[in-house]
Amino acid sequence: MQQLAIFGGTFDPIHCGHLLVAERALHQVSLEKVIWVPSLNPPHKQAALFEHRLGMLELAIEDNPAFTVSLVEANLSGTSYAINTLIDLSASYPNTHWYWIVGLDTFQTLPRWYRGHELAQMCDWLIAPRLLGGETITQSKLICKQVEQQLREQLITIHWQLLDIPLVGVSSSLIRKFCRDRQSIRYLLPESVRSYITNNNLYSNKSE
Ligand SMILES: Nc1ncnc2c1ncn2[C@@H]1O[C@H](COP(=O)(O)OP(=O)(O)OP(=O)(O)O)[C@@H](O)[C@H]1O
Ligand SMILES: O=C(O)c1ccc[n+]([C@@H]2O[C@H](COP(=O)([O-])O)[C@@H](O)[C@H]2O)c1
Repeated sequence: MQQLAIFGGTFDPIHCGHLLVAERALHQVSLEKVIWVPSLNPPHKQAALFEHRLGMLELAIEDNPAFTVSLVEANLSGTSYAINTLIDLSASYPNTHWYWIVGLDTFQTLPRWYRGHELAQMCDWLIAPRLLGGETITQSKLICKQVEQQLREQLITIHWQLLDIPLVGVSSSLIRKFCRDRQSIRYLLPESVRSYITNNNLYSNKSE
């Protein structure tokens, strides 16, 4: 049975934090592939045009043969719910053990996702610790255990592991802010993505 991971996100824009997380996941659990799934209509965010987010994602991963992009959420109408994504991808990739890659901040919200209790048991969770509120790795583990316990109280058992990565404080919102403030975003994301942002004049509008 092959092992695949889904990495869903808004990717507005993709940055080095995302790439590092996916690369570590690939090696930590011997995945055949990481399937990047850009959300068309994220349930909880406003985002730049899908075509731009997709264009940047494709540029960022083009040199890694183990990374691929799926347009599954672009082909589903309405809000992009993770459970529909997994069901759809399972039909295209039978005989697969599924993992879902997620940052700690997003994982904390899993019990409230649409049909989250069902989804929680349909795949294993690879959680990227994330420097948001100054968490250490030990605190990240505790937060994951709290989510696990919350679900267990509703008779849901989940399988998860923390990804062994250095904490990276880069976020898409930080990059958008730097663009608005006309600050350099070099080294926060691949150079090809930086050029794409400049050439398409993305994120520079103060009202964005
Ligand atoms: N630096 C990071 N370290 C660990 N996980 C991350 C990091 N950046 C993003 N993620 C995770 O990647 C997934 C997709 O993230 P997303 O595309 O929303 O980027 P973001 O940087 O969180 O965006 P924004 O700042 O706009 O909220 C989420 O599960 C998020 O938690
Ligand atoms: O399905 C849901 O209800 C749901 C709610 C919040 C987040 N998600 C998923 O979490 C992933 C990261 O989302 P985001 O918007 O933080 O980039 C992405 O794949 C979303 O589909 C999914």
